[in-house]
Amino acid sequence: MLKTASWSKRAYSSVPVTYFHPTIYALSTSPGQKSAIAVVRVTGTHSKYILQQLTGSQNEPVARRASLRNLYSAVREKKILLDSSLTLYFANPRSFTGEDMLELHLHGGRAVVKSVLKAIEELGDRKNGLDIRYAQPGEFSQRAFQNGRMDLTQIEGVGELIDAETETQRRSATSGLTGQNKQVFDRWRSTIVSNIAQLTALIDFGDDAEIEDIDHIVEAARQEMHGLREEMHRFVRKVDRSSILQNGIKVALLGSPNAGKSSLLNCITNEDTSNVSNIPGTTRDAIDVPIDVKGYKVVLCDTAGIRHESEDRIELEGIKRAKAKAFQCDLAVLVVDPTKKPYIGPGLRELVNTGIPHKNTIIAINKMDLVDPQTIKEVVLDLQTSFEKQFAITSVSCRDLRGIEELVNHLSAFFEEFTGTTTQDSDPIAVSRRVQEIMVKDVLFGVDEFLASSEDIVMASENLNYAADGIGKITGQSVGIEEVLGVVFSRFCVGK
Ligand SMILES: Nc1nc2c(ncn2[C@@H]2O[C@H](COP(=O)(O)OP(=O)(O)OP(=O)(O)O)[C@@H](O)[C@H]2O)c(=O)[nH]1
Repeated sequence: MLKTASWSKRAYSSVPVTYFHPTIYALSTSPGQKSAIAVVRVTGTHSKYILQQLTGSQNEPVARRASLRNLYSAVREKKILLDSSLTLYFANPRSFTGEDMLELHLHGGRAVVKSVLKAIEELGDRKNGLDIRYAQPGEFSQRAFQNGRMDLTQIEGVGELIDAETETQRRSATSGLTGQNKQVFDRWRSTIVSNIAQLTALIDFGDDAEIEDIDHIVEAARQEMHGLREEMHRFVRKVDRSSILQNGIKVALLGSPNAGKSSLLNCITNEDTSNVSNIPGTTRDAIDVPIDVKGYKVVLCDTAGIRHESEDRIELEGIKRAKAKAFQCDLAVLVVDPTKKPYIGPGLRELVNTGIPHKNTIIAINKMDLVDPQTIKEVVLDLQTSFEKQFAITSVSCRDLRGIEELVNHLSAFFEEFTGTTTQDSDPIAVSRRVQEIMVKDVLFGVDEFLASSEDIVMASENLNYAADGIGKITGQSVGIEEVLGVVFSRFCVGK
Protein backbone atom coordinates (compact mmCIF):
# COMPACT_ATOMS: atom_id res chain seq x y z
CA MET A 1 0.00 0.00 0.00
CA LEU A 2 2.63 2.41 1.20
CA LYS A 3 4.78 1.55 -1.80
CA THR A 4 1.96 2.40 -4.21
CA ALA A 5 1.27 5.71 -2.46
CA SER A 6 4.88 6.87 -2.63
CA TRP A 7 5.19 5.70 -6.23
CA SER A 8 2.07 7.57 -7.32
CA LYS A 9 3.29 10.69 -5.52
CA ARG A 10 6.62 10.47 -7.33
CA ALA A 11 4.89 9.88 -10.65
CA TYR A 12 2.66 12.88 -10.09
CA SER A 13 5.49 15.21 -9.04
CA SER A 14 7.55 14.25 -12.08
CA VAL A 15 5.03 15.85 -14.44
CA PRO A 16 5.81 19.52 -14.94
CA VAL A 17 2.98 22.06 -14.79
CA THR A 18 3.69 22.80 -18.44
CA TYR A 19 3.44 19.11 -19.48
CA PHE A 20 0.76 19.80 -22.09
CA HIS A 21 2.39 22.94 -23.47
CA PRO A 22 3.98 22.74 -26.93
CA THR A 23 7.57 21.56 -27.08
CA ILE A 24 9.64 24.56 -28.09
CA TYR A 25 13.07 24.91 -29.63
CA ALA A 26 15.41 27.78 -30.47
CA LEU A 27 18.93 28.65 -31.40
CA SER A 28 20.34 29.90 -28.09
CA THR A 29 23.63 31.29 -29.39
CA SER A 30 23.87 34.42 -31.59
CA PRO A 31 21.81 33.99 -34.76
CA GLY A 32 23.15 34.72 -38.25
CA GLN A 33 26.81 34.50 -37.26
CA LYS A 34 29.41 31.94 -38.24
CA SER A 35 30.95 30.45 -35.10
CA ALA A 36 32.73 27.29 -33.96
CA ILE A 37 29.72 26.05 -32.05
CA ALA A 38 26.02 26.84 -32.08
CA VAL A 39 23.67 25.58 -29.39
CA VAL A 40 20.08 24.63 -30.16
CA ARG A 41 17.90 24.11 -27.12
CA VAL A 42 14.66 22.15 -26.94
CA THR A 43 12.32 22.01 -23.97
CA GLY A 44 9.08 20.12 -23.46
CA THR A 45 7.45 16.76 -23.45
CA HIS A 46 8.69 15.77 -26.94
CA SER A 47 12.39 16.54 -26.30
CA LYS A 48 13.29 12.86 -26.06
CA TYR A 49 11.28 12.07 -29.21
CA ILE A 50 13.16 14.78 -31.10
CA LEU A 51 16.53 13.39 -29.96
CA GLN A 52 15.55 9.86 -30.95
CA GLN A 53 14.30 10.97 -34.36
CA LEU A 54 17.32 13.11 -35.14
CA THR A 55 19.79 10.41 -34.10
CA GLY A 56 17.74 7.59 -35.61
CA SER A 57 18.04 5.63 -32.36
CA GLN A 58 15.20 4.50 -30.12
CA ASN A 59 17.55 3.95 -27.18
CA GLU A 60 16.69 5.65 -23.91
CA PRO A 61 19.03 8.66 -23.61
CA VAL A 62 21.21 8.84 -20.52
CA ALA A 63 20.36 12.09 -18.74
CA ARG A 64 23.12 14.65 -18.16
CA ARG A 65 25.68 12.77 -20.18
CA ALA A 66 27.23 14.42 -23.21
CA SER A 67 27.53 12.15 -26.22
CA LEU A 68 28.77 12.67 -29.74
CA ARG A 69 25.99 11.71 -32.15
CA ASN A 70 25.28 11.98 -35.85
CA LEU A 71 22.12 13.95 -36.56
CA TYR A 72 20.00 13.08 -39.57
CA SER A 73 17.19 14.73 -41.39
CA ALA A 74 13.88 13.37 -40.13
CA VAL A 75 12.86 12.21 -43.62
CA ARG A 76 13.77 8.62 -42.96
CA GLU A 77 13.57 7.34 -46.51
CA LYS A 78 16.31 9.78 -47.52
CA LYS A 79 18.56 9.62 -44.50
CA ILE A 80 20.64 12.77 -44.85
CA LEU A 81 23.45 13.47 -42.43
CA LEU A 82 23.09 16.98 -41.05
CA ASP A 83 25.92 17.25 -38.53
CA SER A 84 27.95 15.39 -35.95
CA SER A 85 26.88 17.02 -32.71
CA LEU A 86 27.33 16.86 -28.97
CA THR A 87 23.95 16.01 -27.46
CA LEU A 88 22.91 16.58 -23.87
CA TYR A 89 19.60 15.37 -22.50
CA PHE A 90 18.08 16.52 -19.19
CA ALA A 91 15.14 14.63 -17.71
CA ASN A 92 12.49 16.63 -15.83
CA PRO A 93 12.46 18.06 -13.23
CA ARG A 94 16.27 18.43 -13.12
CA SER A 95 16.61 20.91 -15.94
CA PHE A 96 16.60 24.68 -16.39
CA THR A 97 12.92 24.71 -17.33
CA GLY A 98 11.82 21.80 -15.12
CA GLU A 99 10.74 19.98 -18.32
CA ASP A 100 12.60 17.38 -20.37
CA MET A 101 15.26 19.32 -22.22
CA LEU A 102 17.70 18.75 -25.00
CA GLU A 103 20.81 20.65 -26.01
CA LEU A 104 22.44 20.13 -29.40
CA HIS A 105 25.93 21.59 -29.67
CA LEU A 106 26.27 21.90 -33.42
CA HIS A 107 29.08 23.06 -35.65
CA GLY A 108 28.35 26.76 -35.98
CA GLY A 109 27.95 27.14 -39.75
CA ARG A 110 24.76 28.86 -40.86
CA ALA A 111 23.69 26.03 -43.16
CA VAL A 112 24.20 23.41 -40.42
CA VAL A 113 22.08 25.36 -37.95
CA LYS A 114 19.40 26.02 -40.54
CA SER A 115 19.16 22.35 -41.52
CA VAL A 116 18.87 21.12 -37.93
CA LEU A 117 16.23 23.73 -37.07
CA LYS A 118 14.29 22.67 -40.17
CA ALA A 119 14.58 19.00 -39.25
CA ILE A 120 13.13 19.72 -35.80
CA GLU A 121 10.35 21.81 -37.32
CA GLU A 122 9.43 18.92 -39.64
CA LEU A 123 8.96 16.62 -36.64
CA GLY A 124 5.96 18.70 -35.54
CA ASP A 125 2.61 17.08 -36.27
CA ARG A 126 -0.15 18.69 -34.24
CA LYS A 127 -2.89 16.37 -35.51
CA ASN A 128 -0.98 13.47 -34.01
CA GLY A 129 -0.22 15.24 -30.74
CA LEU A 130 3.28 16.39 -31.68
CA ASP A 131 2.97 20.09 -30.91
CA ILE A 132 6.46 21.39 -31.68
CA ARG A 133 7.25 25.00 -32.57
CA TYR A 134 9.96 27.66 -32.48
CA ALA A 135 10.16 29.47 -29.11
CA GLN A 136 8.93 32.99 -28.40
CA PRO A 137 11.31 35.49 -26.77
CA GLY A 138 11.84 34.59 -23.10
CA GLU A 139 9.75 31.40 -23.31
CA PHE A 140 12.43 29.09 -21.87
CA SER A 141 12.69 31.29 -18.77
CA GLN A 142 8.90 31.52 -18.59
CA ARG A 143 8.70 27.70 -18.43
CA ALA A 144 11.34 27.74 -15.64
CA PHE A 145 9.15 30.18 -13.73
CA GLN A 146 5.92 28.26 -14.35
CA ASN A 147 7.52 25.03 -13.11
CA GLY A 148 8.85 26.73 -9.97
CA ARG A 149 12.52 26.40 -10.98
CA MET A 150 13.14 30.13 -10.55
CA ASP A 151 11.26 33.09 -9.17
CA LEU A 152 10.95 36.36 -11.09
CA THR A 153 13.88 38.05 -9.35
CA GLN A 154 16.15 35.15 -10.31
CA ILE A 155 14.91 35.20 -13.91
CA GLU A 156 15.53 38.94 -14.10
CA GLY A 157 18.97 38.19 -12.65
CA VAL A 158 19.67 35.92 -15.65
CA GLY A 159 18.71 38.80 -17.94
CA GLU A 160 20.96 41.27 -16.05
CA LEU A 161 23.84 38.77 -16.14
CA ILE A 162 23.59 38.31 -19.90
CA ASP A 163 23.49 42.10 -20.35
CA ALA A 164 26.45 42.71 -17.96
CA GLU A 165 29.37 44.40 -19.73
CA THR A 166 31.77 44.97 -16.82
CA GLU A 167 32.95 42.99 -13.80
CA THR A 168 30.97 45.14 -11.35
CA GLN A 169 27.79 44.74 -13.41
CA ARG A 170 28.36 40.99 -13.48
CA ARG A 171 28.74 40.86 -9.70
CA SER A 172 25.62 42.94 -9.07
CA ALA A 173 23.60 40.70 -11.40
CA THR A 174 24.52 37.61 -9.38
CA SER A 175 22.54 38.96 -6.38
CA GLY A 176 19.40 38.19 -8.39
CA LEU A 177 20.58 34.98 -9.97
CA THR A 178 21.70 33.32 -6.75
CA GLY A 179 18.41 34.07 -5.03
CA GLN A 180 20.02 36.54 -2.59
CA ASN A 181 17.39 39.18 -3.35
CA LYS A 182 14.61 36.65 -3.14
CA GLN A 183 15.70 35.69 0.36
CA VAL A 184 15.45 39.33 1.40
CA PHE A 185 11.99 39.71 -0.14
CA ASP A 186 10.78 36.43 1.43
CA ARG A 187 11.98 37.55 4.87
CA TRP A 188 10.19 40.90 4.54
CA ARG A 189 7.06 39.18 3.35
CA SER A 190 6.94 36.76 6.26
CA THR A 191 7.46 39.62 8.75
CA ILE A 192 4.57 41.54 7.19
CA VAL A 193 2.35 38.48 6.98
CA SER A 194 2.94 37.61 10.62
CA ASN A 195 1.91 41.14 11.59
CA ILE A 196 -1.17 40.88 9.38
CA ALA A 197 -2.03 37.67 11.23
CA GLN A 198 -1.70 39.41 14.62
CA LEU A 199 -3.94 42.27 13.51
CA THR A 200 -6.47 39.90 11.94
CA ALA A 201 -6.66 38.03 15.24
CA LEU A 202 -7.39 41.34 16.98
CA ILE A 203 -10.08 42.23 14.46
CA ASP A 204 -11.77 38.83 14.82
CA PHE A 205 -11.32 38.18 18.54
CA GLY A 206 -10.30 41.58 19.97
CA ASP A 207 -13.57 41.96 21.89
CA ASP A 208 -12.30 39.41 24.41
CA ALA A 209 -8.88 41.04 24.83
CA GLU A 210 -7.76 43.59 27.41
CA ILE A 211 -7.15 47.12 26.06
CA GLU A 212 -3.50 46.97 27.26
CA ASP A 213 -2.98 43.74 25.37
CA ILE A 214 -4.38 45.26 22.19
CA ASP A 215 -2.16 48.34 22.58
CA HIS A 216 0.82 46.12 23.23
CA ILE A 217 0.26 44.05 20.04
CA VAL A 218 -0.31 47.14 17.88
CA GLU A 219 2.78 48.85 19.32
CA ALA A 220 4.93 45.75 18.72
CA ALA A 221 3.74 45.65 15.09
CA ARG A 222 4.55 49.36 14.70
CA GLN A 223 8.05 48.85 16.08
CA GLU A 224 8.71 45.91 13.82
CA MET A 225 7.42 47.72 10.74
CA HIS A 226 9.51 50.79 11.62
CA GLY A 227 12.63 48.62 11.59
CA LEU A 228 11.55 47.00 8.33
CA ARG A 229 10.90 50.38 6.71
CA GLU A 230 14.46 51.46 7.59
CA GLU A 231 15.86 48.28 6.05
CA MET A 232 13.73 48.75 2.93
CA HIS A 233 14.95 52.33 2.51
CA ARG A 234 18.56 51.14 2.85
CA PHE A 235 17.88 48.51 0.18
CA VAL A 236 16.33 51.08 -2.20
CA ARG A 237 19.30 53.44 -1.68
CA LYS A 238 21.70 50.61 -2.45
CA VAL A 239 19.72 49.69 -5.56
CA ASP A 240 19.89 53.33 -6.69
CA ARG A 241 23.65 53.33 -6.33
CA SER A 242 23.93 49.95 -8.01
CA SER A 243 21.90 51.15 -10.97
CA ILE A 244 24.61 53.76 -11.57
CA LEU A 245 26.84 50.73 -12.17
CA GLN A 246 24.40 49.48 -14.78
CA ASN A 247 24.02 52.76 -16.64
CA GLY A 248 27.63 53.91 -16.30
CA ILE A 249 29.29 56.66 -14.27
CA LYS A 250 29.26 59.89 -16.29
CA VAL A 251 32.67 61.58 -16.48
CA ALA A 252 33.09 64.86 -18.39
CA LEU A 253 36.51 65.97 -19.67
CA LEU A 254 36.70 69.76 -19.42
CA GLY A 255 39.48 72.19 -20.25
CA SER A 256 40.72 75.01 -22.46
CA PRO A 257 41.06 74.38 -26.18
CA ASN A 258 44.17 72.31 -26.98
CA ALA A 259 44.73 71.31 -23.33
CA GLY A 260 44.73 67.68 -24.45
CA LYS A 261 41.23 66.47 -23.55
CA SER A 262 40.83 64.28 -26.64
CA SER A 263 44.36 62.93 -26.19
CA LEU A 264 43.58 62.03 -22.58
CA LEU A 265 40.37 60.28 -23.61
CA ASN A 266 42.36 58.25 -26.13
CA CYS A 267 45.01 57.39 -23.49
CA ILE A 268 42.39 56.21 -21.00
CA THR A 269 40.51 54.19 -23.60
CA ASN A 270 43.68 53.09 -25.41
CA GLU A 271 41.97 53.97 -28.65
CA ASP A 272 41.86 56.74 -31.23
CA THR A 273 38.29 57.53 -30.35
CA SER A 274 38.51 61.28 -30.27
CA ASN A 275 39.78 63.84 -32.72
CA VAL A 276 43.30 64.99 -31.73
CA SER A 277 44.81 68.02 -33.46
CA ASN A 278 46.97 71.02 -32.61
CA ILE A 279 44.32 73.38 -33.95
CA PRO A 280 42.51 74.78 -30.89
CA GLY A 281 38.77 74.16 -30.98
CA THR A 282 38.98 70.86 -32.89
CA THR A 283 36.34 69.17 -30.74
CA ARG A 284 33.15 70.97 -31.67
CA ASP A 285 30.66 68.76 -29.90
CA ALA A 286 30.44 66.53 -26.85
CA ILE A 287 31.28 62.86 -27.62
CA ASP A 288 30.15 60.07 -25.24
CA VAL A 289 32.42 57.01 -25.13
CA PRO A 290 31.38 54.05 -22.93
CA ILE A 291 34.48 52.39 -21.46
CA ASP A 292 35.47 49.93 -18.74
CA VAL A 293 37.74 51.50 -16.12
CA LYS A 294 38.94 48.90 -13.60
CA GLY A 295 35.67 47.00 -13.82
CA TYR A 296 33.39 50.05 -13.74
CA LYS A 297 31.26 51.05 -16.68
CA VAL A 298 32.12 54.68 -17.37
CA VAL A 299 30.65 57.01 -19.95
CA LEU A 300 33.50 59.36 -20.74
CA CYS A 301 32.49 62.58 -22.44
CA ASP A 302 34.98 64.63 -24.43
CA THR A 303 33.75 68.22 -24.66
CA ALA A 304 34.64 71.29 -26.66
CA GLY A 305 37.37 73.45 -25.12
CA ILE A 306 35.94 76.29 -23.08
CA ARG A 307 37.18 79.81 -23.75
CA HIS A 308 35.51 83.17 -23.57
CA GLU A 309 36.72 84.95 -26.66
CA SER A 310 35.41 82.62 -29.40
CA GLU A 311 33.03 84.11 -31.94
CA ASP A 312 32.65 80.98 -34.07
CA ARG A 313 28.96 80.04 -33.87
CA ILE A 314 29.60 76.28 -34.04
CA GLU A 315 32.34 76.46 -31.42
CA LEU A 316 30.09 78.54 -29.15
CA GLU A 317 27.36 75.88 -29.48
CA GLY A 318 29.97 73.22 -28.57
CA ILE A 319 30.93 75.22 -25.48
CA LYS A 320 27.27 75.47 -24.50
CA ARG A 321 26.95 71.70 -24.79
CA ALA A 322 30.17 71.16 -22.83
CA LYS A 323 28.67 73.20 -19.99
CA ALA A 324 25.45 71.16 -20.15
CA LYS A 325 27.48 67.91 -20.03
CA ALA A 326 29.45 69.20 -17.08
CA PHE A 327 26.18 69.84 -15.31
CA GLN A 328 24.93 66.27 -15.92
CA CYS A 329 28.16 64.45 -15.08
CA ASP A 330 28.97 62.54 -11.90
CA LEU A 331 32.61 63.60 -12.09
CA ALA A 332 34.44 66.32 -14.01
CA VAL A 333 38.06 65.84 -15.04
CA LEU A 334 39.59 69.24 -15.65
CA VAL A 335 42.51 69.06 -18.09
CA VAL A 336 45.07 71.86 -17.70
CA ASP A 337 47.84 72.85 -20.14
CA PRO A 338 50.89 74.00 -18.08
CA THR A 339 52.53 75.57 -21.13
CA LYS A 340 49.87 78.24 -21.52
CA LYS A 341 48.94 81.07 -19.22
CA PRO A 342 46.47 81.68 -17.76
CA TYR A 343 46.33 78.03 -16.71
CA ILE A 344 42.63 78.42 -16.01
CA GLY A 345 40.70 80.90 -18.12
CA PRO A 346 37.84 82.94 -16.67
CA GLY A 347 35.22 80.81 -18.45
CA LEU A 348 36.42 77.57 -16.85
CA ARG A 349 36.95 79.17 -13.46
CA GLU A 350 33.39 80.45 -13.50
CA LEU A 351 32.03 77.07 -14.65
CA VAL A 352 33.78 75.13 -11.87
CA ASN A 353 33.07 77.70 -9.14
CA THR A 354 29.49 78.59 -9.97
CA GLY A 355 28.24 76.36 -12.81
CA ILE A 356 29.04 72.93 -11.32
CA PRO A 357 30.17 73.65 -7.73
CA HIS A 358 28.30 70.55 -6.49
CA LYS A 359 30.22 68.22 -8.82
CA ASN A 360 33.24 66.22 -7.85
CA THR A 361 36.26 67.29 -9.82
CA ILE A 362 39.73 65.86 -10.45
CA ILE A 363 42.36 68.07 -12.07
CA ALA A 364 44.84 66.56 -14.53
CA ILE A 365 47.83 68.77 -15.42
CA ASN A 366 48.67 67.44 -18.87
CA LYS A 367 51.82 67.74 -21.04
CA MET A 368 54.18 67.22 -18.10
CA ASP A 369 56.76 66.11 -20.69
CA LEU A 370 56.96 69.74 -21.87
CA VAL A 371 57.62 71.44 -18.52
CA ASP A 372 60.01 71.02 -15.55
CA PRO A 373 58.88 69.95 -12.07
CA GLN A 374 59.20 73.52 -10.78
CA THR A 375 56.59 74.71 -13.31
CA ILE A 376 54.25 71.89 -12.26
CA LYS A 377 54.58 73.13 -8.64
CA GLU A 378 53.67 76.65 -9.77
CA VAL A 379 50.65 75.40 -11.67
CA VAL A 380 49.49 73.40 -8.64
CA LEU A 381 49.75 76.52 -6.48
CA ASP A 382 47.86 78.56 -9.03
CA LEU A 383 45.10 75.95 -9.23
CA GLN A 384 44.77 75.75 -5.47
CA THR A 385 43.97 79.44 -5.33
CA SER A 386 41.77 79.47 -8.44
CA PHE A 387 38.90 77.46 -7.03
CA GLU A 388 36.70 77.81 -4.02
CA LYS A 389 37.02 74.07 -3.30
CA GLN A 390 40.19 71.97 -3.08
CA PHE A 391 40.40 69.20 -5.66
CA ALA A 392 42.69 66.23 -6.20
CA ILE A 393 45.45 67.30 -8.60
CA THR A 394 47.58 64.90 -10.62
CA SER A 395 50.00 65.41 -13.51
CA VAL A 396 50.11 63.35 -16.69
CA SER A 397 51.60 63.23 -20.13
CA CYS A 398 49.57 61.89 -23.00
CA ARG A 399 52.76 61.81 -25.01
CA ASP A 400 54.87 59.45 -22.87
CA LEU A 401 51.95 58.15 -20.74
CA ARG A 402 53.52 59.20 -17.42
CA GLY A 403 50.91 59.58 -14.66
CA ILE A 404 48.08 57.96 -16.67
CA GLU A 405 48.00 54.86 -14.43
CA GLU A 406 47.88 57.12 -11.36
CA LEU A 407 45.01 59.13 -12.84
CA VAL A 408 43.10 55.92 -13.58
CA ASN A 409 43.66 54.86 -9.93
CA HIS A 410 42.26 58.24 -8.79
CA LEU A 411 39.23 57.64 -10.98
CA SER A 412 38.61 54.14 -9.70
CA ALA A 413 38.96 55.31 -6.06
CA PHE A 414 36.31 57.90 -6.81
CA PHE A 415 34.05 55.30 -8.46
CA GLU A 416 34.36 53.05 -5.40
CA GLU A 417 33.29 55.83 -3.09
CA PHE A 418 30.62 57.19 -5.39
CA THR A 419 28.88 53.85 -5.90
CA GLY A 420 29.59 52.54 -2.41
CA THR A 421 31.38 49.52 -3.88
CA THR A 422 34.78 48.11 -4.40
CA THR A 423 35.36 45.86 -7.38
CA GLN A 424 36.74 43.12 -5.12
CA ASP A 425 34.63 42.56 -2.09
CA SER A 426 31.32 44.36 -1.83
CA ASP A 427 27.90 43.27 -2.85
CA PRO A 428 26.14 45.66 -5.18
CA ILE A 429 22.62 44.60 -6.02
CA ALA A 430 20.84 44.79 -9.30
CA VAL A 431 17.09 44.69 -9.53
CA SER A 432 15.02 45.60 -12.54
CA ARG A 433 13.24 48.92 -12.99
CA ARG A 434 10.00 46.96 -12.49
CA VAL A 435 11.13 45.85 -9.02
CA GLN A 436 12.33 49.35 -8.13
CA GLU A 437 8.92 50.78 -9.01
CA ILE A 438 6.96 48.17 -7.06
CA MET A 439 9.24 48.70 -4.05
CA VAL A 440 8.37 52.40 -3.93
CA LYS A 441 4.77 52.44 -5.18
CA ASP A 442 3.46 49.33 -3.44
CA VAL A 443 5.70 47.98 -0.71
CA LEU A 444 7.01 51.17 0.90
CA PHE A 445 3.71 52.91 0.25
CA GLY A 446 1.84 50.16 2.13
CA VAL A 447 4.29 50.23 5.03
CA ASP A 448 4.17 54.05 5.26
CA GLU A 449 0.37 54.02 5.21
CA PHE A 450 0.34 51.35 7.90
CA LEU A 451 2.56 53.47 10.14
CA ALA A 452 0.27 56.45 9.54
CA SER A 453 -2.92 54.48 10.17
CA SER A 454 -2.15 52.00 12.91
CA GLU A 455 -4.86 53.53 15.15
CA ASP A 456 -7.47 51.96 12.89
CA ILE A 457 -6.66 48.26 12.98
CA VAL A 458 -8.74 47.31 9.95
CA MET A 459 -7.11 50.00 7.79
CA ALA A 460 -3.69 49.13 9.19
CA SER A 461 -4.12 45.48 8.25
CA GLU A 462 -5.30 46.47 4.75
CA ASN A 463 -2.18 48.58 4.28
CA LEU A 464 0.06 45.71 5.30
CA ASN A 465 -1.79 43.48 2.83
CA TYR A 466 -0.99 46.03 0.16
CA ALA A 467 2.71 45.89 1.03
CA ALA A 468 2.73 42.05 1.10
CA ASP A 469 0.97 41.92 -2.28
CA GLY A 470 3.68 44.24 -3.61
CA ILE A 471 6.37 41.79 -2.56
CA GLY A 472 4.33 39.01 -4.17
CA LYS A 473 4.34 40.97 -7.43
CA ILE A 474 8.12 41.25 -7.19
CA THR A 475 8.77 37.55 -6.76
CA GLY A 476 5.77 36.40 -8.80
CA GLN A 477 4.15 34.50 -5.96
CA SER A 478 1.00 36.46 -5.47
CA VAL A 479 -1.86 38.33 -7.09
CA GLY A 480 -1.22 40.66 -9.98
CA ILE A 481 1.03 38.06 -11.55
CA GLU A 482 -0.43 38.17 -15.10
CA GLU A 483 0.05 41.90 -15.37
CA VAL A 484 3.75 41.61 -14.49
CA LEU A 485 4.58 38.49 -16.50
CA GLY A 486 4.20 40.25 -19.84
CA VAL A 487 6.64 42.99 -18.79
CA VAL A 488 9.24 40.60 -17.41
CA PHE A 489 9.34 38.18 -20.31
CA SER A 490 9.06 40.73 -23.10
CA ARG A 491 12.61 41.86 -22.20
CA PHE A 492 14.00 38.46 -23.12
CA CYS A 493 15.25 37.37 -26.49
CA VAL A 494 14.46 34.10 -28.25
CA GLY A 495 16.32 31.09 -26.87
CA LYS A 496 16.87 32.57 -23.42
N1 LIG B 1 53.82 67.16 -25.78
C1 LIG B 1 52.57 66.83 -25.54
N2 LIG B 1 51.59 67.17 -26.41
C2 LIG B 1 50.32 66.83 -26.13
C3 LIG B 1 49.99 66.11 -24.95
N3 LIG B 1 48.66 65.93 -24.95
C4 LIG B 1 48.17 66.46 -26.08
N4 LIG B 1 49.16 67.01 -26.79
C5 LIG B 1 49.04 67.72 -28.07
O1 LIG B 1 48.23 68.87 -27.88
C6 LIG B 1 47.44 69.13 -29.04
C7 LIG B 1 45.97 69.23 -28.64
O2 LIG B 1 45.54 67.99 -28.19
P1 LIG B 1 43.99 67.61 -28.19
O3 LIG B 1 43.90 66.32 -27.48
O4 LIG B 1 43.38 67.70 -29.53
O5 LIG B 1 43.40 68.78 -27.29
P2 LIG B 1 41.89 69.13 -26.94
O6 LIG B 1 41.88 69.69 -25.57
O7 LIG B 1 41.02 67.97 -27.16
O8 LIG B 1 41.59 70.26 -27.98
P3 LIG B 1 40.19 70.89 -28.45
O9 LIG B 1 39.49 69.81 -29.22
O10 LIG B 1 40.63 72.00 -29.29
O11 LIG B 1 39.41 71.32 -27.28
C8 LIG B 1 47.73 67.98 -29.99
O12 LIG B 1 48.70 68.42 -30.93
C9 LIG B 1 48.31 66.89 -29.11
O13 LIG B 1 49.19 66.03 -29.80
C10 LIG B 1 51.05 65.77 -24.05
O14 LIG B 1 50.88 65.18 -22.97
N5 LIG B 1 52.31 66.17 -24.40
